[in-house]
Formats: sequence, structure tokens, C-alpha cells
Amino acid sequence: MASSGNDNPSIPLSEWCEARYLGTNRGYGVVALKDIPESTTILTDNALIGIDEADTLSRRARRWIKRQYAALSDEQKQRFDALHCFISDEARIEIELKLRHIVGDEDGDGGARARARYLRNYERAHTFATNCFDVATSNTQAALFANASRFNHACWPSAEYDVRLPVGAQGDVGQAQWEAWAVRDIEAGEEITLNYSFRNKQRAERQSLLLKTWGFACTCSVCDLEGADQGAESRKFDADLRNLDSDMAEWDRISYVFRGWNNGEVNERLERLDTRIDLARDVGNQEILWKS
Ligand SMILES: C[S@@+](CC[C@H](N)C(=O)[O-])C[C@H]1O[C@@H](n2cnc3c(N)ncnc32)[C@H](O)[C@@H]1O
Repeated sequence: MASSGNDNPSIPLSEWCEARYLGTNRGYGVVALKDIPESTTILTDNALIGIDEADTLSRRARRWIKRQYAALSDEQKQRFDALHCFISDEARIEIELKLRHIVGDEDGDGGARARARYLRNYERAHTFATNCFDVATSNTQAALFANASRFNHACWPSAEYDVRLPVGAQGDVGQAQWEAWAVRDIEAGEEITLNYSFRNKQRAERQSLLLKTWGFACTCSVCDLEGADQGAESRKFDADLRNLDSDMAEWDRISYVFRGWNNGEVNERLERLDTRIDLARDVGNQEILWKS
């Protein structure tokens, strides 16, 4: 196994990629082991923990996570514990305040062990919130996948992902399955990124939500565009991203609606997509030369 130092060994994920430590700023990230052609399935993963609760930091979610964590094997617990855990300053203050109220002495230690247990529950909930993915067909179900958790974010990513429940398992989020595929050719040695969320938002809003939810300032090629949050060009770019995204979503659905379209409608949509891609090219961002 390749290693970037004893503390942060690389983690094999699939024939296509491994999780590699990329430094204190990004932590682990997923890196291509060989050239990956567009559309290749890069990684599949099964849920370690799944919850059916929209607010992943709520009391109910914490109880759910605590129960499921307790049922994991030692090896699974270790994998969970090794994941990145982001706790915002606000949340830390809240946790601190709550810990001060734990003064019971059931363990004969002035509440020290009870406070440690309470803190661990909070940390697990934050680990879950930092790494979980929403289940595609649900507004409330979210699941954590140990390997999938190692992908870093980019606003214009090189891979897309999907989280599904197998047929017949709709009520059991613990059975969720995760899959990611390349949306463009990816070169050996390149970091593979996913878009965590907030795809349809303007740069400033994306940045602030990423900072609040995951604790980092995004420096991806889209966010790094010179003056990307001001000026006509950037507005055109942001609008283009939004429109391109909704067009892509429409194309995702094409297999279901295709039979209802005549050639004219299909051509019209293709032309719209072309225009968007041209607009995006105008802004000069190499990343969005999406293969059409
Ligand atoms: C789901 S984890 C991704 C894997 C993580 N880097 C690790 O070491 O396990 C999310 C965390 O990764 C980091 N991260 C993700 N995308 C990043 C980016 N574009 N730049 C810097 N840090 C990023 C942030 O600390 C974030 O809270």
C-alpha cells in the first residue's frame, strides 16, 4: 500500500482510485490511479449508517446515529472514527454550554465520563453531517459511506454521484448504495472531485454555505475565476452554470420523456445546450468545456 507518511496512509478504494492525504488544507482527497475515461463508474459503496431525519444534527438524528454506530463492527467503527469531522465555532460553543449542565455523579467522577459520552455523541453526529449524502428519492433520508466520504468538493466537479435504495428497500436507508462516475476524462494522478451541493447558487452564496457547512473556503477553478463574483462576465457565467445545470437535469430525464418528443423539440433542446456551452466557453473556464 502506498503511503504519504505513517499517520496518513493512502487508502485503496477501487481499481480506479485511492484516497490520498493531500496536506493540512484539503486533508484526504480521491486521486485517479490511471487515466479514467468519461462515464466510467469510479467507485461504488454501501452505507455504514443511514438515518431518516432531515436535520442531521437534531437530537433525533443523534439518537439514530448513536444506535447504529453501536451496532457497527470494530473495523467499521474505526473507519467511521477516522473520517473528517467539521464542527463550526458556533456549534462548539453550544456543545460546551450543554456540557456544563452535566453535573450528575452516577459514575462517581463528578460527571466527567457522562460529559465525555455526551461529547462523543455530538462528534459522531458532526462526523455524520460532514460526510453524509442525501438519498436521491427522499427529502429526509441521508447515509454515510466510508469510502465515498473521501471525495473533496469542486463547484465544477470531475465526477457525479447518485445515492439509491435497492428496489424493495425504500424504508431502510441503511441499505443505501452509492455510485460515482466520471463526467469527463480524468488523468492519472488528478484529484477527482464531486459537487457537494449548492450547484445553482451564485459564487458568494456557495462560498458562504460551504464555509458554514464544511468549514472550507472553496478555491476550485470556478471560484477562482478572476473577479468571479462581480462584473457582467461573472453574472453571465453564474447564470450559465445554473441554466446548464437545469438542462443537464432535463437530459437526465430524457430516457423517460424521449418518446413524447418530436425531432424539432429534441433539436431545440440540443441548440439550447450548445448555446449554454458556448457562453460558458466565453468566460474562459477550461473546466467547463463539457463534452457535448
Ligand atoms: C466529506 S469530507 C472530504 C474528505 C476529507 N478531505 C477527508 O480528509 O476525509 C469534507 C471535508 O473535506 C474538506 N474539503 C472538501 N472539499 C474541499 C476543498 N475543495 N478545499 C478544501 N477542503 C475541502 C473540508 O474539510 C470538508 O469539511
